[in-house]
Amino acid sequence: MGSVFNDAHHGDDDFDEGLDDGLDNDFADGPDEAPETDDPFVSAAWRAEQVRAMERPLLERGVPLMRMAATAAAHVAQAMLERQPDGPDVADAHVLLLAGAGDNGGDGLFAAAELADQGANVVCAATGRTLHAEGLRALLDAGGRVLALDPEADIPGAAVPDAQDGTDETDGDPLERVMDLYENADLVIDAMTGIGLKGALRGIPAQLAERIGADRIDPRSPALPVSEPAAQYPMVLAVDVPSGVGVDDGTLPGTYIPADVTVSFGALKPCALLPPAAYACGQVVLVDFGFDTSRVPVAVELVSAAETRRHIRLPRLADNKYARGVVGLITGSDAYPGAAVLSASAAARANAGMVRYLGPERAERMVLDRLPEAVFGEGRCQAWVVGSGIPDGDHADVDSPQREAIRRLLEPYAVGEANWPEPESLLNIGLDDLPESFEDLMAMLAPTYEGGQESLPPVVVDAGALDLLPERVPPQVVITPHAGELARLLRSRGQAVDADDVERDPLGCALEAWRLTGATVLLKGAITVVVGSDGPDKPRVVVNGNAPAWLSTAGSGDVLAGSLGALLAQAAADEDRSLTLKMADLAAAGAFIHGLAGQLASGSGQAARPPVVVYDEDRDRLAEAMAPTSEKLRDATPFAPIGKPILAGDVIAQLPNVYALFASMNLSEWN
Ligand SMILES: NC(=O)C1=CN([C@@H]2O[C@H](COP(=O)(O)OP(=O)(O)OC[C@H]3O[C@@H](n4cnc5c(N)ncnc54)[C@H](O)[C@@H]3O)[C@@H](O)[C@H]2O)[C@@H](O)CC1
Ligand SMILES: Nc1ncnc2c1ncn2[C@@H]1O[C@H](COP(=O)(O)OP(=O)(O)O)[C@@H](O)[C@H]1O
Ligand SMILES: [K+]
Repeated sequence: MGSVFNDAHHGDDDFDEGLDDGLDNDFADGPDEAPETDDPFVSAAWRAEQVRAMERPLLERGVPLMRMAATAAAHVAQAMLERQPDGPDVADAHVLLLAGAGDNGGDGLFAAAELADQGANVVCAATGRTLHAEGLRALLDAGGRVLALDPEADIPGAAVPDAQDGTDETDGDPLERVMDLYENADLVIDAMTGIGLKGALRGIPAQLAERIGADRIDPRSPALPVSEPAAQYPMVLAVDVPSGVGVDDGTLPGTYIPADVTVSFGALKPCALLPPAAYACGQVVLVDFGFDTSRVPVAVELVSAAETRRHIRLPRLADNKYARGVVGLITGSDAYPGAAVLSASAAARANAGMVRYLGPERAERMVLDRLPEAVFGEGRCQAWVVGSGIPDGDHADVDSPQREAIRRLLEPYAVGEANWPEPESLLNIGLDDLPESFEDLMAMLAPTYEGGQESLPPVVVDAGALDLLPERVPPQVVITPHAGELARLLRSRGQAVDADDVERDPLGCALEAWRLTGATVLLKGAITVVVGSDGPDKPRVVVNGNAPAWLSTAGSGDVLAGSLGALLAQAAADEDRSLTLKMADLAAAGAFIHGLAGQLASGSGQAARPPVVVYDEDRDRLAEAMAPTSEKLRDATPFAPIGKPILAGDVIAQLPNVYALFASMNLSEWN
């Protein structure tokens, strides 16, 4: 099975095959119609305290979770060694275990004991004053050695740094000894801290992470598909979570050890899905303990193919172009007319019935040249896209008619403001040099507003329109900032944040923007974070991670805005559906479609959050599931696994293929 995108659902084989077909541009044969499981297990994450609550009933029933976790970790370690073309057999492998005093260390000790039982040379560096007693005994019995790093440690059977008994491990500075072991190891098992981490790493774990972690991070290294054989030893296997990452919020509060593979127990934690911590997790292998997740609200969700498909509207027998959804765009400007072409073309190719464009004459002409189907006149729109390619208030000399039109368009969305405009007032924009099309715009807005605020169509507020957002808006307003734009928006609401702060804590900042504005927030990045409303004062957090790094190219954001507008128009075209509580999922589905188009365009198997692998007790199946992307895609595309550079227009060209893939899946389920 070769998945080219981040569909995390196990049991989606048919769909994956459909996508492989997509790389060959062969949509002739739809996949077999098999019922699709829509199991949230691999696409949902729960916070540490929620995981503990789900573990409790199993532990009370005496289920040996730690032993199950350790066996899984040992199997994953073996698979990592085996996939190295010239790697050592387990029996010849040098394994360095970094073990903390908690149960995370316990998992690591039992796992390392299983490897030592098979002959591996295992040294455990104990970072705390104690070790899990039974785990320690198991490792010592299996022939592993233990080096205590803390001078105050009380660990029976361990070499202690100040003992001066002449054993190799105790000569010199213990941290240097660990670094020597590190440099000669084939595999490091990081079991210093798991879900019990409090704040940033301190003490010996912090020092170790600083030495080892710093050595392993190179932001200049290319974005490769997952699990290609490691260029250099040692590989790192993180137990449950990489030590040092913010388990619940996805931040990197201090030093940490990035992993090649993270073996995660029972359920994903938010750090596996949220940037920037998710980048430190590498390939994630999830071990199913059979938790009852049904009564525990999901903290963070990864948008899936199955979820995205739910928001797509297939043409119906009695459709006309209006019924399929009309997208209105106020995008592009004299300064950036190309953004008009990109956003309008993306909307037109993403399953909308029609596109209405409003902008300066030059941009209008360019849109018409490239998109003769676009219309410029009066009429109703089921969704709007505003701001892409329009200079913001700091960069526009005078408020342009376009900005004025956007301001007027957004005015009725202002929550709790007394100045709910009379429809007629919308017609009086008060600018002498207003192009004809803007008068048309005002005329076409008027009928939309008759049903009150709830009936307002969804609107994507992008780029230069972000500073025109009313103070508070309803959830059908989606804002699509990148980190710099979100920082600016938050600053305008009195928060002292810059772009770096947003990149350090994307979830926290997106939540703050959601709280302050009420808008559905889509924060763009390699992993895109969406926060929307899940009921009064209740956020819903959904992320997308299928985008290949090739997608960061000029105009890519304009394509996202346009195609998201088309998705919203499709959803809004079904008038019986209220979109308020669906906006986070819709926005994330828009990001998924954009990312998948980027994958098809670039032919890349790389993704910011690669698919989660479900642990399989069967060793062969586990090895197959963990196999390098290049192997999985070998026959799918000549470009795999890395892909090729793309332009925004290439992404647009793939949007119809993305829709074709969704449309061809499990046809019986469309009824
Ligand atoms: N509870 C369970 O039933 C299961 C737990 N499992 C494992 O147990 C782990 C949780 O175990 P624990 O609750 O013992 O917690 P951890 O082992 O994750 O963390 C506690 C240890 O980390 C140290 N620590 C905490 N904050 C630190 C900081 N800021 N700087 C340096 N050291 C710090 C503590 O001193 C302690 O030694 C999970 O992540 C998982 O690996 C698994 O065995 C599966 C079953
Ligand atoms: N490293 C990356 N990997 C994958 N996708 C990315 C990466 N960086 C940015 N993106 C995506 O590319 C798009 C860039 O949008 P934006 O910043 O608005 O660019 P532009 O203004 O040039 O259109 C967003 O959809 C974002 O999620
Ligand atoms: K760990």
